[in-house]
Amino acid sequence: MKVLIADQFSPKAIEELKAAGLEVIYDANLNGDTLTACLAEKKPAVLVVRSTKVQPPQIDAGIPELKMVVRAGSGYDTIDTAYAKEKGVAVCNTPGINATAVAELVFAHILNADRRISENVTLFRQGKWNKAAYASCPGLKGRTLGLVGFGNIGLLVANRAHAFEMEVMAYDPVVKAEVIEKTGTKYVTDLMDIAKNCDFVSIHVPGGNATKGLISKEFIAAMKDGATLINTARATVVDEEAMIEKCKAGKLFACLDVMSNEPAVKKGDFTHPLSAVENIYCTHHIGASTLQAESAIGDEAARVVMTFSKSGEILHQVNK
Ligand SMILES: NC(=O)c1ccc[n+]([C@@H]2O[C@H](COP(=O)([O-])OP(=O)(O)OC[C@H]3O[C@@H](n4cnc5c(N)ncnc54)[C@H](O)[C@@H]3O)[C@@H](O)[C@H]2O)c1
Ligand SMILES: O=C(O)[C@H](O)COP(=O)(O)O
Repeated sequence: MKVLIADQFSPKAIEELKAAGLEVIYDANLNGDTLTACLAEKKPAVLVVRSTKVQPPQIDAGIPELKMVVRAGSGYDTIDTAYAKEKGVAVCNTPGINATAVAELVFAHILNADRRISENVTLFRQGKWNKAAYASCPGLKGRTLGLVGFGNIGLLVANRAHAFEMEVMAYDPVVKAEVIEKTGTKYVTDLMDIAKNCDFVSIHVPGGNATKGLISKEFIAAMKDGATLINTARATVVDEEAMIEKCKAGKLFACLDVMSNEPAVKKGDFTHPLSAVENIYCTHHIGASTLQAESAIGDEAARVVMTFSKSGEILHQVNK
């Protein structure tokens, strides 16, 4: 069976796939038209991707040989799952496997926002010393973190926040109140309670139409002055314009691992409007990018592919 891997992927997992007798084609730089051309030429049975988009042109180029797309990660809003289903292509992900890496990044952002570490470092590099300017950072103990979404990542962020002795509240209409409360987290049924009461708000819902604009203009307006919004989920969840305006007014800090018009290049120069806004701190969509997560994701994605190749069983299908 032929497997095309079109994104950066664990070398160990590639070896596992080869050892299982699969023909592996690995090109981490495929994207858009180059991915379409490669699918048309190689005709793999399985395509493995990370955030690389898989849309009708790619699916059409792969069928009828293409039977499965494995999203080596959690969010699959970059894949046209409905179209894939229509064409008989299963889409699978690796749920929960990169959650620890994302929860750790959330805390890197929270600590950075509270203690202004990146500004400190930049000034120091410029030969500027300003201890006084950073004397009044509030600290985390006793402050309130609101979680929008309490799935795999939300839970791990809550656990870490409790270790920092923060108050935590969560909004997730699917997860039962007792599951949330058992972790020492306050369960709220009104999303606006998160906006009004939290010093930090961290978003952990999937992307896609169902959550588009969930963190609305009204939500952002209701947030406390000086609060911090952390988005490691998807840009579509947040009203970006309202967020930028409040940041520009000096009333909000935004820590973003995801943004609209994420640079299309896999590596290289880019221009992005958010890079000019002072109170916005962006990372390069690195939530899942630890060696630990990449290795675990590789193992799980390889398990999905090998199970399919051995028995035809489809694990973690998201477009049944
Ligand atoms: N930055 C990164 O590198 C990175 C890495 C992993 C995941 N992610 C993103 O984070 C998202 C969440 O990941 P996860 O592993 O925790 O997913 P998950 O499926 O385990 O949890 C998502 C939770 O969101 C809840 N939810 C859905 N709609 C909601 C709504 N309208 N309001 C409140 N809660 C809602 C669900 O009930 C579920 O509990 C992914 O879908 C992905 O988009 C980003
Ligand atoms: O949903 C996910 O798993 C993340 O957004 C990670 O994306 P990546 O695999 O491109 O790093």
